Amino acid sequence: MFKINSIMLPNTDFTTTQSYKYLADHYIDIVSKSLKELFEIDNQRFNKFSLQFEDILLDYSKNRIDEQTVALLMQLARECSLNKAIDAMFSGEIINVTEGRPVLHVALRNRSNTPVYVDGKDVMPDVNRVLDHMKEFSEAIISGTWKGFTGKSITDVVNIGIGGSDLGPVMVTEALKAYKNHLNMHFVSNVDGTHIVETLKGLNPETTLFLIASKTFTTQETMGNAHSARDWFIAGGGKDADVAKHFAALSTNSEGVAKFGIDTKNMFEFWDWVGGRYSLWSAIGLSIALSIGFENFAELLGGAHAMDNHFKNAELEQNLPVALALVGIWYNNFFEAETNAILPYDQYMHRFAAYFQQGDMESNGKHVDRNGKPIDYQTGPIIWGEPGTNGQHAFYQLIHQGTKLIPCDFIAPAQSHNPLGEHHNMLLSNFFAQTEALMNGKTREVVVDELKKAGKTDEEIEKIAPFKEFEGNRPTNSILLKKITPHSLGSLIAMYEHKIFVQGIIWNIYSFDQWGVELGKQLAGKILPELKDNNEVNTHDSSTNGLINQYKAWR
Ligand SMILES: O=P(O)(O)OC[C@H]1O[C@@H](O)[C@@H](O)[C@@H](O)[C@@H]1O
Repeated sequence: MFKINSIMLPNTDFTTTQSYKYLADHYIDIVSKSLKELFEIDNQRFNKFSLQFEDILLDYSKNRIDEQTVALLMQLARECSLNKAIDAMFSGEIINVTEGRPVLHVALRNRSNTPVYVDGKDVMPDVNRVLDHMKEFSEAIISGTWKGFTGKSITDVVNIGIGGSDLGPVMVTEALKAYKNHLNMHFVSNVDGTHIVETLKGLNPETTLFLIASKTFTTQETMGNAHSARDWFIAGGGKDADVAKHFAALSTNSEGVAKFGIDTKNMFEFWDWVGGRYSLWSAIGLSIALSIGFENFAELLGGAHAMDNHFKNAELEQNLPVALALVGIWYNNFFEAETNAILPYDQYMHRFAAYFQQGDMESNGKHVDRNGKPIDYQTGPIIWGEPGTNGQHAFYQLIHQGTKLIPCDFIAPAQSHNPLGEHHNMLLSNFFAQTEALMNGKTREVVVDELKKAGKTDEEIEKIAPFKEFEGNRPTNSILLKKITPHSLGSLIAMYEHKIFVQGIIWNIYSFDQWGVELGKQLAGKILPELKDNNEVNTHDSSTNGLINQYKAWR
């Protein structure tokens, strides 16, 4: 059990710090200046407010900050003992206090193999053993030496998992599709029967491999889908004894796996010190290794490890995750921005925002501090986004001219995996243009001038001009990568993971539990038996009773 007031992590109410008070005063100064003015005052902003790590450039100069803002935010991080917290995570202290666990996804990608101790035991030999097993298994499947129950090689892989056991593998296999081999990858997450039925249409049980991905091996959706997959396999000619050739489990729960009937030889283990939303680096990444080959999976781990070292060792001022986190805090807690859009200008990255919806919102969507006390400041932002340029033709209107401040992260690779005529220049011209337009806007003067040139009368101009004006002053981060490779993607994901960590430390919350997902699960468990018959239900409130009874009448 956890000890409340545990001293594993610093415990500072950041709103009581000196730097917070200075920041609150400084905010009044900054808010009176536009981004455009800030760039006019200081022509060195790009040099001052951009950082490069390997092939990743983070330009955070188009934010409503100046040198003093950054200095104060760094002071805030120091007053909240960020360095101590980083050390606590990397050294395996029990920083997930409410679940009594260390947080060691960094050990899964610790390619330097320096020992990492949990309860006095180095976890690296176990980590490497599972990686070796993943290598051997993925190579056998990819090469076709692994045969199904009728002697045929595997052609299709279906990962069954949800949340952290789905989003990471989906996002990465999509982002790295350019590295894909011949295996057809499928992902089933939703308990809605449609998902598995549609996925299995056209698949052949003789050549299909199922990966049952679940940290706990108890999640209702995943277990439901896993049983239906097994039924489909048996109905398709497989015998119980053949299950071993077509089902593998990725889990921390060996008992649950054995009970389901999966040969524990086909179990890829991980440990309770890996959070679900941080688990793509673990056995949960087996679908990634199958899709792009183990060597590329290892590259992904290597990229994350490089970012881990940067995060651990670089000065706060030079630290990419720290910069991203602090700028986010500036908007969240001083500008009262409620959301943060993640906008990848790369079609392969189309699930990146969805992935970090879980990563960020499940981690930092918390309302009590590390003492268990309700907090009176804002914590995690709402994360959302879609790839550019599609978003531009959908929701950017609100970002440009709406009433809400939406800090945006623009992400783009300089090199495309699919160079095609002018396509990449067109894509990137939009990336650059959007951040520039969001910053500078368009003044009334410019609008009037354009309308005059178009031959409009003064009366017409007066009527239409207000609608065509853009305030600007909308902040953005630009993250430019040389290319999306397994290595650079690993670094990019790790950068965002550590950003989330830093923010959680400053907000004085526990970022690695997720009690908020439990209540709905519990209630669904109670309601499910009530749906078995057609008797009228009256045990709930009138709305829930009414809905359940109508459902029973209509089904
Ligand atoms: O991997 P399993 O255990 O099936 O959990 C899947 C998901 O379940 C949710 O309720 C959350 O707890 C997530 O953090 C988790 O990723």
